[in-house]
Amino acid sequence: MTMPPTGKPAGRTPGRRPAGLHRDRAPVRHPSGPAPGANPARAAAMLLLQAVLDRRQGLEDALDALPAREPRDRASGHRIAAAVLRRLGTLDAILEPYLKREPPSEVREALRIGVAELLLLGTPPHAAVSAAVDLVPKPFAGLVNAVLRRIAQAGESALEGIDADRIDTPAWLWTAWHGAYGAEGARAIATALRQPAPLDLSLMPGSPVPEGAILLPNGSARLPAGTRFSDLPGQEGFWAQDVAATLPARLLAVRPGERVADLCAAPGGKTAQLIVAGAQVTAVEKDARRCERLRENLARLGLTAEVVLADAAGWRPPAPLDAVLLDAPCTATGTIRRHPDVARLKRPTDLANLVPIQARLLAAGAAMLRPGGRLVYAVCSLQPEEGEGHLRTAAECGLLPDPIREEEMPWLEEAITAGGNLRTRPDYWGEQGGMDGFFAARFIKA
Ligand SMILES: C[S@@+](CC[C@H](N)C(=O)[O-])C[C@H]1O[C@@H](n2cnc3c(N)ncnc32)[C@H](O)[C@@H]1O
Repeated sequence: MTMPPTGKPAGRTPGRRPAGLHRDRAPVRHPSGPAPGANPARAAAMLLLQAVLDRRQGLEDALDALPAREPRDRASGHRIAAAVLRRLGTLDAILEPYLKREPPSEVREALRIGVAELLLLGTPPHAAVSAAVDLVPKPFAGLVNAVLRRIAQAGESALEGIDADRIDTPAWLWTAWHGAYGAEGARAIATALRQPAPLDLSLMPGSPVPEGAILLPNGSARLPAGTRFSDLPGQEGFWAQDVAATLPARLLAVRPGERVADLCAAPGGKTAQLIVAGAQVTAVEKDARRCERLRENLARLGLTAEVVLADAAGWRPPAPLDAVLLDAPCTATGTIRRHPDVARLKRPTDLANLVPIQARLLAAGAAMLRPGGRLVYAVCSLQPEEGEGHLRTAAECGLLPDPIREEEMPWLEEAITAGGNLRTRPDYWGEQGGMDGFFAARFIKA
């Protein structure tokens, strides 16, 4: 099995291997998933981890594909898998001294789950160890039991000396963030990404703030991390949208009656904002399944837009538009708090493949505008190639910069760059629970 990158070099030097805990023998044949009779939540966590790390499937897709089980077990399995993905480097560094050879996938995942439960999730040691043992086939039960008991004995001291910022961040992202945000910035981002994200809601006009939520300066309602959208009553009154994700549509400042295209629109958070602001919106989305979700979301909120299933790079409106919002497909590295699988799945080749797609979409967006029309380009990425890197492309498409002014967002001045673009980071508003990393730039068509 190929292990995902752990960022080992800058982490802790592996300690001495404790005697007697490994067996130097070839792995036996065994079933590849959780053992029959395993605890259903832990079994779900293992299946999710195998889907992401072995088959490179997205965590949300893997969750959709899980065999039927109680919603509580699914949620708990998701929470455990997300914790493992967030702290994969740390968990592997703790396990490394105990493993002489690479164990089979399900044993590796059972060990990771066990250590996460012991050291990160506060599960009582006895329950964490026995649940992990139950996940593996009999021949591996002794190994898992012995390793986890040792780690349980060490307790939190097992985490000492581990540079979690570094070791839980894939090496290519660490290097890129150092280059873009400096050593301190890269560390602040990595620290913020280890925290699960709160649930932010954008409210329909006149809708009450849901119980237990705090109101953020931009008007979003924030509920604590771990809150499930599906559990909330009154869903016709709000939609889930990170506070940073609300900013690009806000920057477009559409006026009632303006004709606006929302390119790359599903699941529709920004479409909803534009409609609520009074624009006549055409939402363009190329994925049929996501397009359906967008329609469902708008219907739930009682909002209307023209929804077009098309590749936005080729689609053109019947007449030039007043404004375009382009929320381009990207590596999504700004959303790792919410989607910890992104850190394990995305690679530099994805970045290289996405940059030309973003440039094509930007040129298409520019071509849709009337002279004097506005365009906001946005990505939920922390990689400068996907953000600042496109300013030149924009100029080549006849788009003039329309710098963002601090008074437009006096409550988030730190996110407005010297050049008048928006750059949010997961460590901003850290004390209130942070935000996704976004880049946005605003232009006027010449
Ligand atoms: C970052 S998400 C958009 C989020 C959305 N704007 C919102 O606020 O809810 C990117 C979306 O772009 C869609 N997409 C990617 N390439 C596209 C293209 N060439 N044309 C249209 N949609 C595209 C993807 O299917 C995905 O739904």
